[in-house]
Amino acid sequence: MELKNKKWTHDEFNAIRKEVLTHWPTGSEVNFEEAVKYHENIPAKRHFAKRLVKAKNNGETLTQPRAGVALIDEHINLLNFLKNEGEADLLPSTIDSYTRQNQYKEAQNGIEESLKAGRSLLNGFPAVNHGVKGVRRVVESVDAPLQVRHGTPDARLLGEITIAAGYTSYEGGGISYNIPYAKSVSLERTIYDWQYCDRMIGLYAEHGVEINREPFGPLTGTLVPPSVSHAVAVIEGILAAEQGVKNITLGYGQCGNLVQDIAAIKALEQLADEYMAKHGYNDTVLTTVFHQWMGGFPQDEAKAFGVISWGAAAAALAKATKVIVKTPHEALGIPTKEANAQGLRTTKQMINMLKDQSFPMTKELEIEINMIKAETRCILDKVFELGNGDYAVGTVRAFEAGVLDVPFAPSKFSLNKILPARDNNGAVRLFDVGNLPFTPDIVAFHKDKMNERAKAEGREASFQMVIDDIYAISKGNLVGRPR
Ligand SMILES: CCC[C@H]1O[C@@H](n2cnc3c(N)ncnc32)[C@H](O)[C@@H]1O
Repeated sequence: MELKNKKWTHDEFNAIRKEVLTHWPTGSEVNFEEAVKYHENIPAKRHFAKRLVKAKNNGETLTQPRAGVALIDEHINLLNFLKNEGEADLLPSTIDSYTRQNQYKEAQNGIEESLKAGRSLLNGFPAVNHGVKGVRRVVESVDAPLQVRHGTPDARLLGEITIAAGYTSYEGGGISYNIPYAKSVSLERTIYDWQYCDRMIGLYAEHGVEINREPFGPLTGTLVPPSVSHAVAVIEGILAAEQGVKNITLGYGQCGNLVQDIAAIKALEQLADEYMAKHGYNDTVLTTVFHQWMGGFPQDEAKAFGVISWGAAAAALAKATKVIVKTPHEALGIPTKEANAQGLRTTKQMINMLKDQSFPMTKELEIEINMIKAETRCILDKVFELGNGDYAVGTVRAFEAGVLDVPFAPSKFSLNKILPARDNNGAVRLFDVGNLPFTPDIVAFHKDKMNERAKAEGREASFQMVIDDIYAISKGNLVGRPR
């Protein structure tokens, strides 16, 4: 396997596809030509890419939950409940953890146990085991655009089955579904396997079927600096575009300081446009997704609604194309459909109250946008250099060198040298920049911001601040002030 950021030929792809479709018996239900025809009959209003473009043109911020249960009928009921009671604009199918680890036998057990128990004993929808026929029952019973949301390092068979079944959007990427989701799966492996997924979607595009792709923006969802997640997002966008993907949503996980979060979305849009154009991908439609707070949540449901509302407000003021919604059960586990719908309605109310307002371009906001862009450019340009002009190769070398580094990542391939912490206003800064290739003025900016907080709190900037910040929101605050 030679890793190269180069579009695969049909022969290269088909040689691997034959083997991928044998990973589970339901793979034999995939018939590409038949699937293309099936997609041609999916109406525009149930088409993810088209709905996103419409939202972007109308300046809408669409709402989307996470949701998935073991059995098909229950999953259909859940999704229709979230559409009808939750007013969700876009719907997911969150895939279960066994399927994410390609443990289809265990997923099958989970289905059988759920049937016996009369309730879902899996933490998501086991789409591979249900196969094209079973998943099509969901597609034909839910009148909304459907996206596959998961966390799968090897997502090739899952992609083949769900896209053939009529899903019109696929989340994930070779970095963003490895570093936060796996311990010892090599980046070469997952970047290569995700080139397969992107090439598959490029193949549908060649046949007139436009499937949306969404790299997973938040990464570990714990104090990830905007420039770190943006660098990964832009790289995964470029890797997808190289394989022929034409409709891409780049994502970002809320940090909590409003100016920084708005700046992050603005910077992401500008960086994505800049780098896609720079590398010749001029026919790729780009949208953004804002994830409501991905870190620890308060157990108290009223406080959880506060966190959800804050994420909704930031997404609306940032004018993100869509927002991924949390629920008041976040601190407890898989939400009930009622709790999930409440999170959606809370978010919808905030978006509706803010859609006629806009956040002014203040000096502070401008500084934040420029800082995020400067930092992200330092990282992206270093990755490109390390790869001698190849972002796939460059990414592997960048993680080895700590040029790309994701805080609190389970993967042994992330150096975990950087240390993020909040500044005195709650914006996420770097207490330790690790080996990130920042210019001296950027390093100084972060140092000054951390010292400003240290002075205000009367304590040295330290690792203790990092720990205090990790627990702050679940304890009812944003900045982890000393007790
Ligand atoms: C990045 C994913 C983490 C988030 O994904 C939510 N999540 C996971 N699985 C399900 C599910 N089956 N139904 C509703 N939400 C789900 C968690 O709560 C967490 O917020």
